[in-house]
Amino acid sequence: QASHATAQRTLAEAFALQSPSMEATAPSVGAGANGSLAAAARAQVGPPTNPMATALLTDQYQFSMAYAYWKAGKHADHAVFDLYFRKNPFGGEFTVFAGLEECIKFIANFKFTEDEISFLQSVMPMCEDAFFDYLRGIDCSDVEVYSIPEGSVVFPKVPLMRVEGPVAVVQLLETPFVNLINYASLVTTNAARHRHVAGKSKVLMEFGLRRAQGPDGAISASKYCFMGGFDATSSNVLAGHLFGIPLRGTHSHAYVSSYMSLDEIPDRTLRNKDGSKICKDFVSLVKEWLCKIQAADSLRNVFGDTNQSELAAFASYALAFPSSFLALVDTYDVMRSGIPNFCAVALALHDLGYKASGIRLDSGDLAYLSIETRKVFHAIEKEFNIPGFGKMVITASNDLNEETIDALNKQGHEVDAFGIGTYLVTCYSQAALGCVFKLVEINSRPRIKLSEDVAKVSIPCKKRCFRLYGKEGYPLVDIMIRESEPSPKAGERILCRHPFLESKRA
Ligand SMILES: Nc1ncnc2c1ncn2[C@@H]1O[C@H](COP(=O)(O)OP(=O)(O)OP(=O)(O)O)[C@@H](O)[C@H]1O
Ligand SMILES: O=P(O)(O)OC[C@H]1O[C@H](OP(=O)(O)OP(=O)(O)O)[C@H](O)[C@@H]1O
Ligand SMILES: O=C(O)c1cccnc1
Ligand SMILES: [Mg+2]
Repeated sequence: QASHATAQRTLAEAFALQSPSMEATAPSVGAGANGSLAAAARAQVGPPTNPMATALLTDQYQFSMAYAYWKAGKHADHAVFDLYFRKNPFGGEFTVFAGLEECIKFIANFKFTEDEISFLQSVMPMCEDAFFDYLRGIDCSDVEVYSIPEGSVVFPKVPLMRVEGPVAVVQLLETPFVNLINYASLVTTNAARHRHVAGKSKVLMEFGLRRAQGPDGAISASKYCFMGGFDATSSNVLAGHLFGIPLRGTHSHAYVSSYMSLDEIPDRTLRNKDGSKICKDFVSLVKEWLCKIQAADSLRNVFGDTNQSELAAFASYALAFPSSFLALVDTYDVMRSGIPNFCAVALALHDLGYKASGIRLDSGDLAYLSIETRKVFHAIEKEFNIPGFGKMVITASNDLNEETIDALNKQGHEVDAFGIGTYLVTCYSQAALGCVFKLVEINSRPRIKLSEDVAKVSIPCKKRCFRLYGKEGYPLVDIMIRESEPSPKAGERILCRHPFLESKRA
């Protein structure tokens, strides 16, 4: 029940970064080997987002081990695996756990087709036929998943998921589970870090589709950047369709440079916002406004001649989108051309009852240009008595990342919205999270993996995990205890030992 509830939570519900009670909830997809329960689970959670997430999406060595387990009659031994990571990414102090929903979908749909069985037979000709009959019969109805809720802030070494079941089956899940969690958690954390540095009040848009690692990287990036605190994707319409993520885009330089003159606008009529009148020549109205702002006292010396092909592009874009006009202003020259051209069009729209949305800057010194732009917007608000003009949205893009946003904050800037692509979706500053999936118990006996590198020693035993909160309500520490140990109780002192540093106790 719990698992179905978890898997069915919509993305929107999962988005809040929550402080989890880490006492394991028990999401199991179908208890007991029962085909109808597995079918019910499939129907309830739906298929994985990526149809390539099938039972063959695993390392070959998982099948080799599954065969050897089966040959030794060990395949049904009850195994417990922990999925965890060893170090917070990006040199940071936290990670946001993501990817659980896709894991639940994966196991709910886990089943080999005849075609897949034939392929496995062809690549593993040394295996007995009866093994393939065994594979034909398996699904994940005997697998239990205990997990921290998706979207939680998590820390190294504490299991994000505990996966239990027949060893041969759970072994096959190692690679797809780690695959589904690794990038999801990394990019969600990256998005959360960008949100943290930008601040709550800024609009954050993901611009990454063109730069992401293929279609799956892009779809995952859009889904998990939204989970990590972005407001919208501007770049990925399919993600909007699949997940209901808001879409908010602008336009590119191509639209601006495609225009050569104002003569290219055949239909210049625009109906007033309230429908009461029709302006027969919107382009002339724009030109009048351009003259007025060029002549205005408070703006004198700011504007000279502007690029007329850019003005044509803006005017025609406004005719297409009078209620949400937003212009990319850096194709030719931001302060000399893009800004006055934008203002002329926005003022003409204002005459007809429309409110323009704002501008996007995609090059140059974004702190300086945003501040200068804001000054112009305020000057126009004052000069022509147009309330709200000063508050027009300034969007910035161009190779932005945590460091550039931090630098902008330190310099002072007037950017309201950031569009972030490459650095966000490729997780440029750290390529992978390094999640692992380790056997911690088999047939109720604890197991360990030793290593010269103490950080790589696995922590044995089936565990339960808790996040302890102090009197003030802040989380103090995450602890792991054996499953058989009593739960910690509020108000009762408890000795916590660091798993690797003998001297560290609290
Ligand atoms: N005030 C600022 N402080 C710190 N970094 C900034 C500031 N303004 C812009 N940046 C960043 O500096 C870099 C500028 O890159 P680059 O010089 O390649 O772009 P550009 O020449 O302005 O634009 P383009 O090459 O796209 O026409 C970008 O990563 C941008 O985000
Ligand atoms: O800079 P990112 O964070 O990756 O965001 C995506 C970039 O994609 C677009 O640029 P475009 O494809 O036109 O390339 P360019 O601006 O680099 O020339 C957009 O104008 C952004 O600059
Ligand atoms: O909508 C935009 O402005 C956008 C979308 C993708 C990439 N760059 C910009
Ligand atoms: Mg660009």
